[in-house]
Amino acid sequence: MSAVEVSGVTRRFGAVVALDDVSLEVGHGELVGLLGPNGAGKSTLLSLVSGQRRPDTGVVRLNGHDPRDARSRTVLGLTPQETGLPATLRVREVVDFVGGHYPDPVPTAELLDQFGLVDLANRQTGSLSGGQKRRLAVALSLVGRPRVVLLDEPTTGLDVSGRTALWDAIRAYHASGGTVLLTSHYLEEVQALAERVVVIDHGTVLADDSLENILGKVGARRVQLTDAAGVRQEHLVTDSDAFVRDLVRSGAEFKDLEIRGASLEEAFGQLVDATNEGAVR
Ligand SMILES: Nc1ncnc2c1ncn2[C@@H]1O[C@H](COP(=O)(O)OP(=O)(O)OP(=O)(O)O)[C@@H](O)[C@H]1O
Repeated sequence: MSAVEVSGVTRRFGAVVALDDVSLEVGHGELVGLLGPNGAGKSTLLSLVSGQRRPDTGVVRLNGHDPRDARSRTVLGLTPQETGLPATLRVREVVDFVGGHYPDPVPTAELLDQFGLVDLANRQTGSLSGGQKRRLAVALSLVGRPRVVLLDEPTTGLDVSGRTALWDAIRAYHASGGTVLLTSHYLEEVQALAERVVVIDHGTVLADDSLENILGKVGARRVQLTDAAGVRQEHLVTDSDAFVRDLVRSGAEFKDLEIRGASLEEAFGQLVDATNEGAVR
């Protein structure tokens, strides 16, 4: 039994197909990065796994149970993209309050320390900066010692040190056996944390592979040439030497050959937009 199972799931909002026949399994103790551009369907997927929404078709399971059933969610921690914190409560009070809902919460002092919030313990949450609120929101997802945590863009709005501290806390949770499914726009973030990467766009899973293999794809080279018809072509390939050898062997006419390393953004964009089958190989 997997920690998260999504099988043949489709979810529409009116005419928009947010998820289109998506299947995904996350094993216990895995740390999986869900990577995709705005509107790809990442948050929708998390909302199904956390039982906030129901799929139109397909099946979603959390530790083998329907996440719509509240009992199955006692093992779940969640940081949505936006968290409303009670503005007049102090940081310590919010952690105490949320922890009070769980049988064995992480002691408040320990959690605040882990997230670099000790100096802010007596501050009303309404006075926190955006980045400080974000850190508190992620801390709250872990207070109940969940077995599975869903983090929707956990480090958006954080500065470099805040981001690093949060990554450390997520790694520590994972090292203790926790399962993490996190979304991000940032290749860098997924690279820093995840063992496995699921690339999603337009509600469809484009790639689901180890970080190593995904990085192999984004380590692509860009090859440009003008073909016999005078059309400028562009290919992203992992082995430009082999590509050129094949090209020459094929006898196809070409000119103005150019090869250069693709940036991560370019290569990832290509993976996401890949209308051109086999463009990344
Ligand atoms: N409640 C809703 N009503 C109508 N459309 C929605 C709703 N929620 C999501 N959508 C649409 O579904 C698609 C997927 O949205 P979703 O929020 O899952 O994407 P995302 O990958 O999380 O994007 P982002 O990175 O911008 O947060 C988008 O086209 C979005 O506009």
